[in-house]
Amino acid sequence: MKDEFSFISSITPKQIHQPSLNVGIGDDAAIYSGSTQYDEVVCVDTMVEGVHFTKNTLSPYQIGKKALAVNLSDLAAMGAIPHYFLVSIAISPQWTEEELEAVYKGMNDLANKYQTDLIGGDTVSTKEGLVITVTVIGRVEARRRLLRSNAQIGDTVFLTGYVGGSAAGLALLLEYGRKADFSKEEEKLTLAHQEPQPQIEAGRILAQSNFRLSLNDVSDGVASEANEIAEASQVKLTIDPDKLPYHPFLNNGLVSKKLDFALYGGEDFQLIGTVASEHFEALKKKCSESDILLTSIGEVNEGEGSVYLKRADEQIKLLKKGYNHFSK
Ligand SMILES: Nc1ncnc2c1ncn2[C@@H]1O[C@H](COP(=O)(O)OP(=O)(O)OP(=O)(O)O)[C@@H](O)[C@H]1O
Ligand SMILES: Cc1ncc(C[n+]2csc(CCOP(=O)(O)O)c2C)c(N)n1
Ligand SMILES: [Mg+2]
Ligand SMILES: [Mg+2]
Ligand SMILES: [Mg+2]
Repeated sequence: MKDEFSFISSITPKQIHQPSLNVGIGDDAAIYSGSTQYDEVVCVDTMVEGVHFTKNTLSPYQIGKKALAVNLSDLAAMGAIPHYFLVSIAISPQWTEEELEAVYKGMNDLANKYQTDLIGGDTVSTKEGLVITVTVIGRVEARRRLLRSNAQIGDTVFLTGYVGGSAAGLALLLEYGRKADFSKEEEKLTLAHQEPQPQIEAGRILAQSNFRLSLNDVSDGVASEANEIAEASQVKLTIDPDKLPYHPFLNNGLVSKKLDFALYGGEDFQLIGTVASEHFEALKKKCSESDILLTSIGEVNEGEGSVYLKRADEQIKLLKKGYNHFSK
């Protein structure tokens, strides 16, 4: 890295998508205009080398793409439309300018897909590793909130897309490395881990449905995210393991682990939520019109913030045990 200022000018976008932006990169802070018809939505997530990725699990391009994707996923879980993002990056000497260019290319490709503009950030040095923190800003129709605390007794619990693929892909990447000669099926799993698709479109369909919905994105695993909804809503969620939409390529040696991958693996970045049972089919139909799979995986019952897995003759309490940074 030559110097911080030429780095900043090299990553400054040449084109801006959002007309509400008044001041982008180049001053002390960015300025954009809000709107009275919308609520502003903002969140931040960090990815750390050695914790969220290694040079062996993600390419530089995928690191950038995923750092933005995981944040867009949180906006999706609020039903929001993304508009802007800011990037704080701590760079160590092990990272070349070429690799950092690829990191920003990954972010930009995803940002362009959603017409989302890079409007600021920070660049610092660190002794070891790469740390990327992305802040995203979006908006959702005023008072249209898809909160974790919105679940009610009688609701159906649902998931978008497939789960378990990312954890299976990570297991393959940790064992063989990203340059290994994977089969086509294994590649689908490694890609589920490396390039998760934020469910922005699904979030928008849910937000525009006008149904009362609770919603959360699957970063730490279905068990953990279901527990967050149960706790926030003070209800009991019962999940049927036979209904979980497993990633279609969880075959062969991975079959025995698929429940563990789905419940505790995390990083699928699908949406888990609840809606009144009588509205589930309408919601599923709306999603399928946009090729989005919505699967009923359980129900909401009376209880105090817990999740149970339904077995033939018993119910097993599902602990909030997905990925946890401070307990191994
Ligand atoms: N260090 C912190 N300071 C202030 N608020 C925080 C901090 N860490 C998390 N939060 C807040 O706690 C809540 C839960 O954060 P959390 O990071 O668990 O959610 P998430 O982004 O959906 O999950 P994940 O980080 O696994 O993707 C959010 O409102 C978040 O803004
Ligand atoms: C090299 C490597 N080892 C382990 C993992 C697994 N992992 C790390 S963070 C996380 C949960 C989401 O993080 P957060 O809660 O910070 O959003 C998971 C499942 C990985 N991705 N890469
Ligand atoms: Mg977070
Ligand atoms: Mg989240
Ligand atoms: Mg998150």
